[in-house]
Formats: sequence, structure tokens, C-alpha cells
Amino acid sequence: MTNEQDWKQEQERLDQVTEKLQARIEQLEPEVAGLRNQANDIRKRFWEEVTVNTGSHEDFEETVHSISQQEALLSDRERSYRMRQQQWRSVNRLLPSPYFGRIDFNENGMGFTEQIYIGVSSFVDADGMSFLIYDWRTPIASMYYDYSPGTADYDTPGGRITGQMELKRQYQIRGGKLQNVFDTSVTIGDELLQQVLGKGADPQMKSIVATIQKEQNAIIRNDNNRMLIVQGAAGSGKTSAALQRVAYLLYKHRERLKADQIVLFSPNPMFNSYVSTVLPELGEENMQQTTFQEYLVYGIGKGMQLEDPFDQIEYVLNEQSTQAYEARLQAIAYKASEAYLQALRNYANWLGREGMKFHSIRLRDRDLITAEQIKAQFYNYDPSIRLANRVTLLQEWLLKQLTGLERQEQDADWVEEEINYLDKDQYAAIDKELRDDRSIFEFSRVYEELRERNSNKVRRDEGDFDYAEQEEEMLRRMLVKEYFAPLRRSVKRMKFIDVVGLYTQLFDGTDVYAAMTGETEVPKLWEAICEQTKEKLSRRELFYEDATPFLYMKELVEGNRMSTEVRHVFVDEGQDYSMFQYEFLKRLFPRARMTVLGDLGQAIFTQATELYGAQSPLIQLYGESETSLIRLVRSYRSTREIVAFTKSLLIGAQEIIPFDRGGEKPLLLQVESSGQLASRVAEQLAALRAEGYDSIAVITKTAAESSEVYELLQAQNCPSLRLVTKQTPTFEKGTLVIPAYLAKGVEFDAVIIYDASSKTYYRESERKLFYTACTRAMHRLVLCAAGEWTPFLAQADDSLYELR
Ligand SMILES: Nc1ncnc2c1ncn2[C@@H]1O[C@H](COP(=O)(O)OP(=O)(O)OP(=O)(O)O)[C@@H](O)[C@H]1O
Repeated sequence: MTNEQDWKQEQERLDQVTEKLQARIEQLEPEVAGLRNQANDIRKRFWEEVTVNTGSHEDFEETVHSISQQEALLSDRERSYRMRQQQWRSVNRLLPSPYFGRIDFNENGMGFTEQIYIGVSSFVDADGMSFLIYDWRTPIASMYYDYSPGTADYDTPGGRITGQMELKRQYQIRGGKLQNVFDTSVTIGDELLQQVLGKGADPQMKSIVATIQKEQNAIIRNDNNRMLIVQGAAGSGKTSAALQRVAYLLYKHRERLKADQIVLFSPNPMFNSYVSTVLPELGEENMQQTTFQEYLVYGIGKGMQLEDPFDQIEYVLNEQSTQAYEARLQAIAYKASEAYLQALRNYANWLGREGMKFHSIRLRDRDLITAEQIKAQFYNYDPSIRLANRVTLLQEWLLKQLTGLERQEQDADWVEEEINYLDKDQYAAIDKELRDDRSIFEFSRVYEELRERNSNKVRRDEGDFDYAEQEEEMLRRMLVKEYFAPLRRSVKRMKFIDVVGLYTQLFDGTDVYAAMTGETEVPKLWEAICEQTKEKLSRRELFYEDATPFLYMKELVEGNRMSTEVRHVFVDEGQDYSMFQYEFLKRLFPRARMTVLGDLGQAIFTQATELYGAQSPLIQLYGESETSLIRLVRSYRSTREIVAFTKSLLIGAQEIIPFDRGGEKPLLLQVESSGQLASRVAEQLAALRAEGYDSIAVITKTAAESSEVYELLQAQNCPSLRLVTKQTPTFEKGTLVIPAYLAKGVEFDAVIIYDASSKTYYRESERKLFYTACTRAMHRLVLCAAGEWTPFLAQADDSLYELR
């Protein structure tokens, strides 16, 4: 806290800045309105101002010139309008809270101290020179996040600047009024951060610019390498840092980077709405957001039915331990492994020599070009040409063949028959097209005439030029063309490759697999895996674990698609992606840098990838020299008590450090039978609501359990209860009943684990799911259990919770 004198000065400065902001708004408003009207006017009267005359060549040129002049004028006004509007918005955004921080910096050799006020965007005084507010993303503002008072420096394009930071101050300003001023010394913003973190959960994530921590700042501003990997504990601010990083990149590269050149892969569609307000709050447009599943569905196409990751996890959590279940688990792990990735690469090499599978091209129930002919042609190409390039050659060859065959086919008997049997409507349609093409007849007639006159031939009788014959030929041509059009289309779409067959043949048994891929180390239950996979494929369905490898193999054969526009790819919950998926992203976005954020402690899927440490295969994706690794160990979401408890659930999570915010210990409630659970949980819900918590999650293990619990709690008359399923589009405040895997990435004031008994959570593989569920709690955590506690609580010292 500062003294009275300081406070007064700060309030005075705030008043001055507010006045200047208001003055700027008043100045900009008519300018914005004026430019908007001008642009609208130009748009409305566009054609009045243009002289359109196409009589002669000169007139035509004149017209083109006049249109482009008018266009240039319009786009100039629109550009000015957009710029002014942006300024107007930015000043308006500043008005209620112009800045949140200040540093006083004395640059070495300059001999004076500059006061640098920091806000969500820059604001320059009317002289155009003095910065009244610096954007938090400017190089100089980085000192605010990186240093306490004392020696400090920052990097500029011209080199490093060093000096003394004499003061560091933080503000809370609301509605133009100074509410709090903190002078910070050792660490930035503990007091402010305390206040921010003590607040309630929101159905939408907030920006953290006022309290970004040094290690988070390193993530936000890291702009050196192709790959940035962040391993961070639950609640350490990975997603927050990622979003501020997007804002930073958009600012730093504003001349050449647009929001739609950045893609964020989110864990589920609901998450999109959760994070969607952060960037607009910072005055930036949202980046593109998608899920990997959306990409898979798009890449594989409509022909196959894809399981989604949530159905996969439901299977893993629900099924009993049968042999089929064990086989599926082994398959999930193996099909995400690097060994399988390598096997598929080897398989593609093998296919370069033998074993390709094609579909015959068929017309009216007969083969036009047989699969054998296609295969023979394919293996005729020089084997040194890459597989995908040979496929392109084959595609060209097929299209050429089709042209020849189409011509031949016109004389076939079936064509004559079809013409005879054309019904009235079909005939009328064709006749119309013919009439439209009549000009061609006219042209050929005139041409014929001229040719004859020139060669001094006697002009033939009109009857010599046989229209009837021409018409019949045209009909044949059109009819055959109609039959051939879908064939061409499917060749262009590479449908002549039997991709399903190619993937299926991988599962013809251990020996065949080894011969094709060179892989001899397969999971124990490989034969059962083969059966399961083939059975599923025979229904034109794909397990989730097969979807990415399937698409990977498809693209190895057909050549991969690319998106060269995208410059930055962000992967949140990065531990849940397999190496296949990373390989994909790398190939799909060849010109993009990648930021992967995740936490191995929350790896709820079997195909998890380690992000950090020597074993991380992710480092190999772009190579060590192109990769930066950052680790976040401080957790901001939950109270000290909740973090101490949740970290005891994980093995080897000692290094997680809670931010120093106190609260109540987690509460463990045990009842005797599951019949009593609902009423105890309902009691807890009522108590938490009475304490003022209005974002509460009752977290269950599976979707089925969620629906059941939802019914039970409704029967207990719990108010404003909402069931969340994978189809739920957005998060809303209130009491949610939600399966753990859908609560990923989000947070709640209070969390109730519905049944933390050993009947529900017992497999070791469910430990991280359980941990993820508990770490969603910000202020309160309650665990209920009917009967024995889950074994995951075994390491939790009884001083870490309260038992009732
Ligand atoms: N520097 C900060 N200042 C204020 N709040 C912060 C800061 N860092 C993180 N938080 C808050 O901590 C909470 C957790 O942040 P976030 O969701 O980004 O963490 P995460 O690492 O992505 O978590 P998880 O892996 O558990 O999903 C959020 O409420 C966020 O606003």
C-alpha cells in the first residue's frame, strides 16, 4: 500500500489520463461516423460514379479504369474507417481501467527516470510522442513481468537495454476510480494475484495480463524456435499463457500475422466457448479453434464411421476385464506408439514394391479397367519414384484411359438402347442442352460452307450435312459423358485406391505383418487385436486409435494435404495426443511454429505422449536445436490445501508448488451404501451454495454415471442442475453434473467427487483421471464414497483432509 501523497498523485494522473481518453473518444467519434458514411455512400453510389461504356475498345478501357479508381477510393475509405474504428475501440476499452501497472526505469547512461504505465493497449498523448500508456506487449513492458525493483533489462530489436527499475506498482482501477495501489518489491503482484485468485470461477476464462508471472511471460514471449513445449502442473496457467501468447504474437507481428493464421487445437468443442472471450477482451480477434477429431472426420471423409475419443475412453472405463478388453487396451497403446508409426512407414516402402490394392473402375456392372490392370500399370513406374508421386502418375494415366474409353463407349450397343429408352423428361433435358449447343452446329455449318467454297468444290446439298446424325452422335456423347463423369470424379478423389483394404491387410496375422512392416515386436494379444480391427473395418468403422494411423497411411500413399497459410499451431492438453497426431500436424502445417502445452499428470488417454524430459519423443519432431522446453510448477487455480491433497494422489508430483492462498482442507465423506450418496451430495450442494459458491461441479467417472447421478439429484430437488454431455455446446454457471474427462481444462469454485470409492476408481490407469477431476476445484473440494475409499488416497496423509 502506498502513502496518501502517492495515492493523491496517482488519482490526479488517472483523472488526467481519463480526460485525455475521453477527449480522444470525442474526437474519434465523428471521424469514425464520417468515414463510415463516406464508405457507405461510395458503396451505394458506386455505379453512378462510374462511366460504363463498352462501345469501343477505348470506351471499354475507360470503363475498367473508372471502376478501379472507384474501387481504390472505396477501399481507402474503408481502410481509414477500420483504423479509426480500431483506435476508437481501443480507447474505449482503456477508459474504465486505463492501466494496471507502472515501472519507473532509469536507463543506464540516460540520466533520468521514465514512468512507464502499462495497460491492455498503448495510448499516446496528442503530441504523438509521449506514451501515456504502454501496451503490455511492448518490449519495455516485459520488465514489469520479469523483474522486481533493482537492475533490470529488456531486449529490443536494436539490442539489450539495461538500467535500474526504481519502482514497481500495481493498480486496481474500476470505472475510472482508483481502488487499490500496491508497491511490489520481491515478487510481482502477490497481493493483486491473491485478490484475483480468490474470486469465483467464471463460465469463461479471463485474461491475466495484469498478473502474468515471470515463467509465464517466458512462454508468452518465446519467439525463437519452431517448437515450444510447456509441461505445467494442473492450474499452472498453461491455457492462460497460451492465449496471452496468441495476443502477443498478433501484436508483435501485426504487419504480417492475422488471427486466422493461428490454429488452436482444443480438447473438446465446449472448451472453445470457455476460452473464446479472452482475446476479444484484449482487443484481438480469436484464432481458429478446432478439435483433432474434426480434422480426422474431414480427412477420412464420409465413407467411414469414426469413433470419437470420448467413446473410446468410455469403453476403457466401463468394460470388464475380459480378453477382448485387454486386447483393446494393448491395441490402443500400440497403435499410438512410435513403433507403429515406424511400421506404417516401412509398410509404405513395402507397398512401393508390392501389395498395393486397387478398386477396379466399373461401368454398368462390368470392369472398365480392372484392379489388376491398375496394379500392373502402377508397378510399371520407376520404383525410385516416391510412392505418392507414382500414385499421381497413375491417376493421370487413369484419366487418360477414361478419355479413350469414353470415346469407344459411344458406339456400344447399350448406348443406343439407353437412347431409345430415354423417358420424356430425360429427353427434354438433353434436348434443351442440345438446343443450347445449337450454336456449335451453326458454326460447323458455316465452317463447312467456307471450306468448300475455298476449295472450289460444288456446294453440297443441305441434306449432306446430316443434322439427325449429328444429333444422335451428340446424344450418345452426352449420355456416355454422364456415365463417365462420376468415374472421373472418383479418380480425382483417389477412390481407385483401396485404402480400407490396405489398412485391413496389416491385420492378416503376425507373420504377414512382420513381412510387410519389418516389425516383429507386436503386443501379446496381436491375433485378437487383428480380429477386432478387421471386424470393425468390415463395417466401415474405425476405432479412435485407428483413425489417425489410418489417415497417416492414406496420406503416405496418396500424398498429404497441407495448409501453408497457417503460421502458428497451439495444442492444448498436448499429453493426450499421440506421436502420429504430432507427425500429422507437422506435415499439415509445414510453415507453422508449434506450441504444445500439457501435463503428463493429467494424461487420461492411453495414448499419452510425454512432453518433457529426455524421453519426450516430441523433441525429435523438429529436433533439439529447434525446440524450447519450459516447465511450470506453480499452481494458481486451487488453494494451498487442495494442491497439497491433490499432489499426494499422483506418484512423483513432489515438485508442484501451490500459490500461497489458503482455504479449507478437502472434505472426505463416507457413507455406507450407494443409496445414501445422493442425499449426502445434495446436502453438500446446498451448503456450498449457501456459502456463496455458484459454480459447482459434481464430477463422475463416466457419462453413464453422470446421467444416473443427475436423475438421483433431481429426485433430491437440487435446484438449477445441469447435465453435461459431449454434445453440450457451452459451459454455463450453476451446478453441473459432468464426467471427469469433459471437465478437462476448466475449473469450478467447488468440486464434489460423487463416488470416490474403490468400487468406482480402482484401476491404476484411472489414477490420473481421478487427479484431473480433483484438480478442477478452486476453493473447495469434497469427496464422497459409498464404502471403501479408492486406493489412490493411500498416500494422502490424514493431515491433508478432514474426514467426516
Ligand atoms: N498469472 C496469473 N494471474 C492470474 N491468474 C492466473 C495466472 N495464472 C493462472 N491463473 C489462473 O489459474 C487458473 C488456471 O489457469 P489455466 O486454466 O490456464 O491453467 P492450466 O495449466 O491450463 O490448467 P489445467 O492443466 O489444469 O487445465 C485460471 O483461473 C487462471 O486464470
